[in-house]
Amino acid sequence: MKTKFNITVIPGDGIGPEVTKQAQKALEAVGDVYGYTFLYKEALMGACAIDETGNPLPDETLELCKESDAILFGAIGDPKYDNDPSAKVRPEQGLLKLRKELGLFCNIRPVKAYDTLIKNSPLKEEIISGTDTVIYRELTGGIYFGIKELSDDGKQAFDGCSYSVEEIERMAHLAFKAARSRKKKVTLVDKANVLETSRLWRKTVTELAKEYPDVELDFLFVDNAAMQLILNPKQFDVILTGNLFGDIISDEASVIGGSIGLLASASVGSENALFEPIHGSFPQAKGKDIANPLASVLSAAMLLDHLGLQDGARAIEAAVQKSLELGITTEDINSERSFSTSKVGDFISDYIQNQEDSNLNFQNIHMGQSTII
Ligand SMILES: NC(=O)c1ccc[n+]([C@@H]2O[C@H](COP(=O)([O-])OP(=O)(O)OC[C@H]3O[C@@H](n4cnc5c(N)ncnc54)[C@H](O)[C@@H]3O)[C@@H](O)[C@H]2O)c1
Ligand SMILES: CC(C)[C@H](C(=O)O)[C@@H](O)C(=O)O
Ligand SMILES: [Mg+2]
Repeated sequence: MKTKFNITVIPGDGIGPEVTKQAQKALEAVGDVYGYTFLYKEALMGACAIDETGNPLPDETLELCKESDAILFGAIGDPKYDNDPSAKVRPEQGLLKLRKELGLFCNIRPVKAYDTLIKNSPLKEEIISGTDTVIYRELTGGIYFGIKELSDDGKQAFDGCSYSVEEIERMAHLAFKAARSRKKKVTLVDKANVLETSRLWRKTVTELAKEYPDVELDFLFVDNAAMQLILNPKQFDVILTGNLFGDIISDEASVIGGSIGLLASASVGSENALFEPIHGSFPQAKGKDIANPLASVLSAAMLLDHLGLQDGARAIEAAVQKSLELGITTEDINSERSFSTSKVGDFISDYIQNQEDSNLNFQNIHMGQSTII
């Protein structure tokens, strides 16, 4: 069995480096306990890559990613580009190009309500308790990758949206297969009452569903789906949707989980795979050691699952569960009693390495009597 893995790490911008470091600490702890070796190579992407090379996705980064067993990515983005709509080179272009070049067409975003966090949620306990859904977001097509134009006088802009049957089918197969090992339901979220591309999604997915007679298929228009996610999230098992709708409803769905700082993701295709939190570079928190690292840590768990290292993945998830139970969390989870990004990362790695002892030590912390971490 393979025990050595090459991981390309792309910390990126803003809080990216801070949260990715905690995910690497978790991977190191898993390596120690279960006998795996992770060989990391760090690569530039985003605003930091533009600053250093003029290119948001340098060729070396792309090559490293292609050669590695998996990619761990933090976040990209910087206000200097967000606030300059006419910037010709943008950090986000790096991420979009990487997804496209590596063929990472399917982005998987699990959403669940953690029992220990439900009391903090702005949503009612009876509504979110027990929610366990996963968003299958198409990632390399749609309006993100259509023809873009700005008229010469700058007074008109155009973004084209296109989807092919092939792009829809490969996504739908993954969503139906996932549903088979879950609650056997796929909800296609689209805007088929208006958009031609959405009508192609409905037609194609309806046809393909015949191959999965054990899986229920239903449809929701995206505006209704946005509302249903808040009113009755338990109705969802696998949500299948296009690129833009998936982007929007997954940030919305993170409210159910308690914080966007908890939502991990995997982007997969035929060859490579990339693991990243769904959140962005949260520039306001850069360098402050306050960002929630758990989305990145849980992305590392998804990376381990992808590599077939299920023991390590479960160990990370158990450590995250414990940190939530003991309240060893950042300020987005509990502003009255919070721990720093790095302290949460220390707890996770310590718990993985030495569960019983950590349990005892951190019991004290829970009681507010110790400064062990
Ligand atoms: N995958 C990515 O790299 C990615 C994703 C989304 C946005 N972005 C980029 O990030 C930059 C900022 O975008 P934005 O402000 O719209 O989105 P964002 O996700 O960075 O932050 C939105 C809000 O979510 C919360 N948040 C995000 N991450 C958190 C964390 N780890 N812990 C605690 N709270 C967290 C904060 O309240 C923050 O104000 C932009 O440049 C954008 O393009 C990148
Ligand atoms: C940064 C941006 C291009 C990206 C997207 O829209 O896909 C982000 O919002 C995400 O969710 O990963
Ligand atoms: Mg997004």
